[in-house]
Amino acid sequence: MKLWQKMVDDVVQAFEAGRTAVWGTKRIIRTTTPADVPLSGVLHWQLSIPAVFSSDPVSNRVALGLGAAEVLHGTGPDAMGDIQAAIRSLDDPEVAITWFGGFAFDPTQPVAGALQGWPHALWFVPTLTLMREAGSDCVTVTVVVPAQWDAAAVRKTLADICTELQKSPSDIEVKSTASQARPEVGAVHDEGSWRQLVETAVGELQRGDLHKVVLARQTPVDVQVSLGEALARVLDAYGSSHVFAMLWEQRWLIAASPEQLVRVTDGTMAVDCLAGTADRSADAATDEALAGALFSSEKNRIEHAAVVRVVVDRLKLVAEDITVPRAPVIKKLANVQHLYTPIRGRLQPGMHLFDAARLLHPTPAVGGVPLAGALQFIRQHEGWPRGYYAGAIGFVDTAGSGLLSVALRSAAVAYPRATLYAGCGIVAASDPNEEWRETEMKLKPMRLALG
Ligand SMILES: C=C(O[C@H]1C=CC=C(C(=O)O)[C@@H]1O)C(=O)O
Repeated sequence: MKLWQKMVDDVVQAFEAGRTAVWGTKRIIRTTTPADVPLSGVLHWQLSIPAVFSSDPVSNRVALGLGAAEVLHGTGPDAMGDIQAAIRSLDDPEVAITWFGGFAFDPTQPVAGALQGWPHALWFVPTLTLMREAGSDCVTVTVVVPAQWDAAAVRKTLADICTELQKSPSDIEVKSTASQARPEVGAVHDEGSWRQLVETAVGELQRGDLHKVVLARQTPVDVQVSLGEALARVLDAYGSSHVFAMLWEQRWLIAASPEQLVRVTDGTMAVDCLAGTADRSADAATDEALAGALFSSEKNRIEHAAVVRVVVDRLKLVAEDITVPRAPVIKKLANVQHLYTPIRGRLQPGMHLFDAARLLHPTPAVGGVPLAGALQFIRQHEGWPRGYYAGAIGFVDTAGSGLLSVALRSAAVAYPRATLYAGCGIVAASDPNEEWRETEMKLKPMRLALG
């Protein structure tokens, strides 16, 4: 509490001393204090303010955001472009801001199901951002206020957040009965209906209109653990993935994404092509045999090559010095192993992380080839709204560096219920039984986290 009081005083002092910057039509005040703070321990499923958690395995940066100093919503087919334009119009190069958020998979479809009510794009600057990197922690407070506000109003905004953070779950009123009831999530495929769905796709793929389509399914579970425990479990088993959780309107999206849609660090760009999957084994020799079989499987190589081809073609429009390894390597995760091709390059001058994301999403790792036909097939046959599953989640800063991960190995939580998601690439040679097994493997991270 002492730390909190100091942060509030710092912000009010900065405001009174005029250390603020213009932020659109408002003013922004930011103060940063070094502090050793518990990270995921602060979070719980029933928080009543927006929140975000992000653990990035590449930069080793863990961030926790609470409250929303500024929020951007995007709706409709160019939700990504709208958010990009809004961020650009607000960002002041003098003020280093990190935005957190995500994009739904298909902005032409309503976000129904477990995250019903979320817009197609949702980005925010937390009021309180706790950042842990390279062994040092700091807390940044960001307040955005109308130009005419006085110090008392600034102090009150911060006091309100403090009150929210001090509430225990039992103090929090669940806003609507909708979030208590199991939401209308659409089709929940069992093994039989999944097999039929895959057979329908294979029929279409064999006729030759489609080359690849990624089909997914959802499954409900009851949440058995606290959010802190869920995050700790996922970080322990899937620490090499981008572990991300975001709370909006009393619903969480949580993911352990193994796939970077695009990362930009000072103009250098990294894109992952991840497609083609095999099981893991505790026995080293069997595990290597599984990896070898995956590497030489024609069906998996076709599925993978479709992603690399499309990603490289689209990247040429925004990037230069693109390097593409000649063959994929094997990426091992705790539950599965994948064919993996890391693509690297530089963003062309003037291009932004979101320009690359707009071109790349959805890659054939989550959509298909040709894209329009695959999306049409998904909308017509999958039977449930994907919402944020297979969308893009992450963060971006004022300088344009950031990460958007593909929202895979993910779940939506309307506590105490959750919906888990998993999909797989279908090509003409796919076997429906194998594809069911693959979705079961891919459900493991979130089953481990929540069950
Ligand atoms: C669509 C998913 O995985 C994609 C990423 C890696 C491997 C995939 C595959 O082998 O089918 C998928 O393309 C998912 O995990 O829900």
